[in-house]
Amino acid sequence: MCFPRICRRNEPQNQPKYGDLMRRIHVIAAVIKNSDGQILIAKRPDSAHQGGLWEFPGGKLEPNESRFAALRRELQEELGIEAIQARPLIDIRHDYPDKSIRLDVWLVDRFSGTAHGAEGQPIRWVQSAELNQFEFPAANRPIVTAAQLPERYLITPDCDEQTLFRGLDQVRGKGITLIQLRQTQLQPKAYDALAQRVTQRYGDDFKWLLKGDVQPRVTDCGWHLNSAQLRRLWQQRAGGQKAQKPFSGLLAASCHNAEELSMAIALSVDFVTLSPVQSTASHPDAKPLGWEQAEQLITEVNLPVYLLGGLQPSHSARAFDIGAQGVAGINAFWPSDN
Ligand SMILES: Nc1nc2c([nH]c(=O)n2[C@H]2C[C@H](O)[C@@H](COP(=O)(O)OP(=O)(O)OP(=O)(O)O)O2)c(=O)[nH]1
Ligand SMILES: [Mg+2]
Repeated sequence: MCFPRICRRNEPQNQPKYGDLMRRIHVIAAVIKNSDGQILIAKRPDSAHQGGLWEFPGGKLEPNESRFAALRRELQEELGIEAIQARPLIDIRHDYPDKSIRLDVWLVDRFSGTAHGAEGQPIRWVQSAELNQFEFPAANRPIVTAAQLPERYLITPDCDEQTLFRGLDQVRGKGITLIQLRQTQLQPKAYDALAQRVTQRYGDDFKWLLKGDVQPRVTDCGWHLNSAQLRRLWQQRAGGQKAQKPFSGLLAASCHNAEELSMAIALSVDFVTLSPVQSTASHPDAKPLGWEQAEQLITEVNLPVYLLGGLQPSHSARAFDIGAQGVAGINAFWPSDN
């Protein structure tokens, strides 16, 4: 049996954070993936808090119970399955009018037994893209996004088209599915033309995020804002605390500090990169955040966060332990022999 790493969040259970008046309830929930990549969802009883909505199975941590023990108990009680392998996926805080919760969500990708609604609740196995068709509690928006995003985010290096295609051919089918087309050497027109060719050539192999001052003109691509664009959109937002999301597709933003993270939240972006965690050759003058500060910043945001800057795939485990979605990088994932 494989047990997960000891996680770093040894904070006292159910301890209120941020000076909460209401006691924050620590809930462990599971995004369970089967060997076909489907995810299990369950319907909450009508009489329960957030009743009638779909959820990721789980429940409240009991006093003196470890997070993994709580996860295993809940999955046994609610679904009759034994979790074998799990790791943290996303950890969020949400305040309902009547309840404050910490939703500590784990990805379970190995389990034994056949899941069934052991408490009489309906359950469904669905493709990750189908999750958007179900109604979840308000707290679940970033969890659904985290469940749909991979653990790696590749950013392409500046190179000619032939080198780019050769590198993409090499990473195709090897666990890379999310890519930002960076290519800082290109002017907007040439960049758009390249984006067209790249998306045509690679079809459904990759989900692309494009850069630029205006939203992507290429269908089905996401938009990745740099921090200057993030600030500009935030300044333009129409009054109120929460602006309308400026783009209906997958929206990401590059963040380097708490202020930029709060702008990303205000604009309802889907995920962010946080950088630089360590020193990096591509931005030699930028002061690294370090792991401790990265962890502090992640704890404050209810968003999937990719850590970026001087990292390798081998940093993934540490990234998960501090609550990150995973690792982003140019050099981390680009074939070195390309
Ligand atoms: N399990 C789970 N709970 C969620 C999700 N989203 C969300 O807002 N919640 C809220 C609803 C509840 O207020 C709380 C979880 O409580 P729960 O009712 O599952 O707790 P439990 O299994 O220990 O059940 P109980 O016997 O104490 O009623 O978290 C989710 O995706 N999964
Ligand atoms: Mg429950």
